[in-house]
Amino acid sequence: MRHAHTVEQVRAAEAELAGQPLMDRAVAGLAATCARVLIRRRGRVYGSRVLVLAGSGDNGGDALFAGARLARRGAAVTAVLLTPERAHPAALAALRATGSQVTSDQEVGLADFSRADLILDGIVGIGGSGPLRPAAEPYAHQPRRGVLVAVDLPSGVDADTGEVAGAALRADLTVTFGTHKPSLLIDPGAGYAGPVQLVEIGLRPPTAPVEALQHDEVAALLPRPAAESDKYKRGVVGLLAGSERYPGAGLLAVAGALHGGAGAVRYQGRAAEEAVRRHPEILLTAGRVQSLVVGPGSGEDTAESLDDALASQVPVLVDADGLTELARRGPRALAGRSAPTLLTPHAGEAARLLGGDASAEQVAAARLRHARELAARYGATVLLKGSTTVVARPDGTARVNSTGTAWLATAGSGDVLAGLIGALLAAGLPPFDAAPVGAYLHGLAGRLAAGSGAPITASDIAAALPAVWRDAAQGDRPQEGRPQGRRAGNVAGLGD
Ligand SMILES: NC(=O)C1=CN([C@@H]2O[C@H](COP(=O)(O)OP(=O)(O)OC[C@H]3O[C@@H](n4cnc5c(N)ncnc54)[C@H](O)[C@@H]3O)[C@@H](O)[C@H]2O)[C@@H](O)CC1
Ligand SMILES: [K+]
Repeated sequence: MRHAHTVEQVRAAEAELAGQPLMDRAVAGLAATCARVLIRRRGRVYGSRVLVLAGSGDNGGDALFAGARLARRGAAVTAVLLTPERAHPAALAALRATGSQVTSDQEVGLADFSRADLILDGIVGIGGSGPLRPAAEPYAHQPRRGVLVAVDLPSGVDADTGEVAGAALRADLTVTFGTHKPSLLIDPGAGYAGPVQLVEIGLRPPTAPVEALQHDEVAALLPRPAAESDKYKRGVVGLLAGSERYPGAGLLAVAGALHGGAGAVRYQGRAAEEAVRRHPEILLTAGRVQSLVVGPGSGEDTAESLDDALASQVPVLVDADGLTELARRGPRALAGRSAPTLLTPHAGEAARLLGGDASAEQVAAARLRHARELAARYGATVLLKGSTTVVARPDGTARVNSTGTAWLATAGSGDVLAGLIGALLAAGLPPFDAAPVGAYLHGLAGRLAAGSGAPITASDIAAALPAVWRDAAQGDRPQEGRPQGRRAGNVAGLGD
């Protein structure tokens, strides 16, 4: 599990360890990583050109101290001070003691930015607020050929949310201290971080408000049939999906559910004839179900299907047309539910559910905030789809998934996901497990289907599910180059 803590939690955990050399530990890890990067790229640290961008706080201090360590190994280090009168005094003295160049001339800094082998972004860390200050902003747009290592997090990214208010520095690698920050796991911020390396400094933060399941946790959660299993023990999922206008959505939801480990799929949409022709194993009769999926391609049947689903005593997943209808009815429509409800909107549907309080673009730019807001308003678990999938509970706890690939953005992809998660719900997983496990498998299936990069169809995603399920069920740690998260292996050799 990757745990991500808020700035407030990090500060409190740091306060508990007052007097311990936290900064030394952070700097040692940071400098060791930078040295490894230089050795990989240039064969040695000695003679490498290193640029330190140092802001006014401890983040700048970390970068300056790390620069001093690299200078002592023979690197040619230049430090550019963004706020010269407030640079970390001890760290600046340590760097000066190595004879390294220190300047506050941003023209020099920008020129060095383009030339350096390695750049340390120590402009601002967890003490940041708002967009980058004017002195720092040009670095976000400056071309470079070297590796940019973000210290703790990329400057310009909001630590707690991953929101990017203006420009931000795009890192090849982030070295973060003590714990992950939510912004390192959630886009758009995560997209600026590159692979993330965690340096342990002894912090003991409380329960994480944001976490990301990894291979082992997914393996532990995957339902497995036992010797005495029958279809009801494994779980029967009911699909209220597919209409005369949109029969394909129903078929894709069936495909997702069948590959999601359901004991049986009970199909109750208008594409029954075609569905049973393609998937002879499905049931068309009415009968007992342990979860319901309502909405994919429901078309003209949506209102009635949603009524039926919400009146049931089983977990219900509402997707697509079901969400549009739910947005029309508002949160009160879920008030009488005794069993869990899971909503799976994309940004546009989320905007609709929020009743016009945010646009789709605003939802996508502030994914965690809006997923939490929706979960709280509707009293339901919410899976917000997109470049990072965020699953939020009404109490604000969240799980994020980044196994996905942009190739997943294809028609019908969400229908497969709905069926898949519906099957996991039928197997008895609570929504807060079923949703991230489904997103994890779906993302990996998209990657597997796309291979080294090719357009895929939703049917390809469904077809790839058994292979990724097999792989995930083994629960081994992903090898280097195998996707554990979208970020892993982005830059060859930088992620370890
Ligand atoms: N809290 C901890 O447990 C530890 C923190 N460490 C380091 O300390 C950092 C936090 O240090 P600080 O609290 O001094 O805060 P920062 O160094 O993150 O930033 C504070 C300064 O940045 C400026 N600033 C704020 N927003 C800005 C923006 N948008 N653009 C440009 N400048 C901006 C402010 O003037 C402020 O003085 C961490 O990110 C980490 O690098 C580590 O040394 C290890 C331990
Ligand atoms: K930084």
